Amino acid sequence: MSDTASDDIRLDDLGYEIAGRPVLSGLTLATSARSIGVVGRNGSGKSTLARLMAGLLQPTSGSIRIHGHDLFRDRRAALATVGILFQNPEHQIIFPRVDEEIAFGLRQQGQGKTEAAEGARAVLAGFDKLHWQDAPIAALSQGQKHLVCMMAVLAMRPRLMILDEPYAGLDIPTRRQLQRYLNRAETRLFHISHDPADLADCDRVFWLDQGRILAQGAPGPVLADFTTEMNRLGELDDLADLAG
Ligand SMILES: Nc1ncnc2c1ncn2[C@@H]1O[C@H](COP(=O)(O)OP(=O)(O)OP(=O)(O)O)[C@@H](O)[C@H]1O
Repeated sequence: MSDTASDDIRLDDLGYEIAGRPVLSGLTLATSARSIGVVGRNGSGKSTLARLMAGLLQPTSGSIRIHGHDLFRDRRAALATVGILFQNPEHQIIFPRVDEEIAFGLRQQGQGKTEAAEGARAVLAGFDKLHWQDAPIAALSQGQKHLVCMMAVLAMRPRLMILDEPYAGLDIPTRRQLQRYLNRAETRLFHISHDPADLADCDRVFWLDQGRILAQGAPGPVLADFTTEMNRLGELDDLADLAG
């Protein structure tokens, strides 16, 4: 499918304030890249941006259009357009059993009980995990819980998958397996991380710093500059200051 204006992710002078304090300011970008990375240090506004992109927060200024939709105002379009994976699967999982968790999103999209149950089984089979269907989620490892969340989101066939540091705390083989599953999925990726290694394969990378885009471009040069700057900051003591 060729890119058109409605395929884009468009942020136009996006701003977000909490209690009068700007968390994101003047973010403008338009891209049709398949995999987009956002790198930034702790507190730079990455998770806030992820929630705005998913339509979970309303911008306090400017606008966001994902595939032509304002997802905060149009929740139906949001359910059809974006999925989000959080750092902690416990914040995402609602049901005790794997198949119930995966079927839930399909029910949200309007599918009947039987159809959603069949959809959940199809996704599990596609991941070669049909034997997980009755498994209690509490008995799964952290990496396995991440995979349940990923399957639940991919079952809904989102056009854009937002990844908010989903690999933090996972070992290298688990990260690589999850990454492989995602690369296989037919969905655009918007991957947020403080770790440049997670974003090296992205088509385009944005560096977020104190709520603003500091640099953007191909991952090689942007991530190299980011790493140099993070190492320089590591030599200083900027943890000493308290905000406010
Ligand atoms: N609910 C809130 N109330 C007050 N301040 C908040 C709230 N949510 C976020 N912030 C502030 O907004 C800024 C950006 O936070 P955000 O979580 O988006 O950053 P981040 O880049 O995802 O950080 P991290 O990498 O540490 O998760 C931080 O200074 C944070 O303290």
